[in-house]
Amino acid sequence: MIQIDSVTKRYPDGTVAVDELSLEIPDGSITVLVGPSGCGKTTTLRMINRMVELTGGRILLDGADIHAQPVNALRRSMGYVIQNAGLFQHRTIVDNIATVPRMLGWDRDRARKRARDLMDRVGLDASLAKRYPYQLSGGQQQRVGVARALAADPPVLLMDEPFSAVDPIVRKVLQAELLRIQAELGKTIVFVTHDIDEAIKLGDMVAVLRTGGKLAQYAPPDELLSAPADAFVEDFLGTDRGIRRLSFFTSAGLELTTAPIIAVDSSAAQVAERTKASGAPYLLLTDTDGKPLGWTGPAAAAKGGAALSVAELLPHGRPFVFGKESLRDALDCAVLSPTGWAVAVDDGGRVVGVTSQTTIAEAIRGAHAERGAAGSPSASAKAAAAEAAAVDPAIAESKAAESKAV
Ligand SMILES: Nc1ncnc2c1ncn2[C@@H]1O[C@H](COP(=O)(O)OP(=O)(O)OP(=O)(O)O)[C@@H](O)[C@H]1O
Repeated sequence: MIQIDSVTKRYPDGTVAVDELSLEIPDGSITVLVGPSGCGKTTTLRMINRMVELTGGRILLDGADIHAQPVNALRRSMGYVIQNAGLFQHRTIVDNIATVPRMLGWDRDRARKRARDLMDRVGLDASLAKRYPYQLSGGQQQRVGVARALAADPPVLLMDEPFSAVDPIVRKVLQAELLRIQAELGKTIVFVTHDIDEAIKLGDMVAVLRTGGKLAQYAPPDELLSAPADAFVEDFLGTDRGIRRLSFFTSAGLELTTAPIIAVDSSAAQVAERTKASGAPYLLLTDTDGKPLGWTGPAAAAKGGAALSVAELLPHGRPFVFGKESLRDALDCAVLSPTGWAVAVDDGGRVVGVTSQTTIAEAIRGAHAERGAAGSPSASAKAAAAEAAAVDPAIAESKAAESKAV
């Protein structure tokens, strides 16, 4: 556990970047520091690995003051990932990742093998190993940054806006990858972002800071959305708070019906019988494998449902994976469906049932009640070099070589 205990940072010019901040960062989870620009997120993160020295309070790592060990040893126990990855431009990808193991005295082959294993783990194709950073996309470079930070298997990972410089689609992919890697590795991750959606998606715990480096709220995302501590947090969370909170409610308990579902090879009699028995406005047609094709729509309904024409089907929209995706996903599917009904599928994409907006609304009410009511619970090149240098002597060396080359 990392304990931040009444920590203050007053810079020499008098700026109080962090003011009496106390946080307990649990092991094996992702804690996100979020807040408006200048609220002290980066300063807080850098005080943990002593790139910035605190001026008041103390930080404990597993009960011991971070000043109790040499700063280099402390930093080796903490991977550090920054925006734009901060890679060594003159080193290949595999050697970028192998940097820290090499510094720890591993021989080249072992360090490179570790680097290649990590490339696989962060989703980088082995064919990229011999390339240089400039030959990679921004998203790939960020993956290298994560792999490099993981190379010496540190228990702690500090991540400062690691995905801010990539486009929204790549960013989503990288977020999902981080969650996947974290599920495998269980690191203690402290993640800085100014994006509240990213905080809610990634954080097991979220610390919202306000300008002046004061803690506004520290809570799991679900609680943050359901019970913001004050108007500042509420405002920072933005609109759609209620809808966004539904992401934390599973669809597993949602009532489904199979009555309106019919396979494409059904007889006219079966279709007529289903049309009568079903509570839905139309029938959902599936292929012979049980995958959705579309809703029969008004034309078929007018003919008593006896005519099944695939060409006339209404789109079924995006189905949701029953029990895996949330009530928010289910509601989204229903709202986007031309029939107002959402289609639930299993992992293989086969239909397991359909459900109406009304049923989803009932499930939402039930979920709220269960939880105790609805209301409860770029920096310049110089600065980048200085930052990199502070992390690790190898980075200092590489950056110095680069500036000479320039
Ligand atoms: N070396 C420094 N000297 C003086 N003031 C500083 C220094 N570094 C940061 N600050 C100030 O400390 C405050 C907090 O800065 P910090 O970079 O920690 O904020 P942040 O929340 O990470 O911001 P952003 O989201 O914009 O990166 C700001 O007012 C900033 O101007």
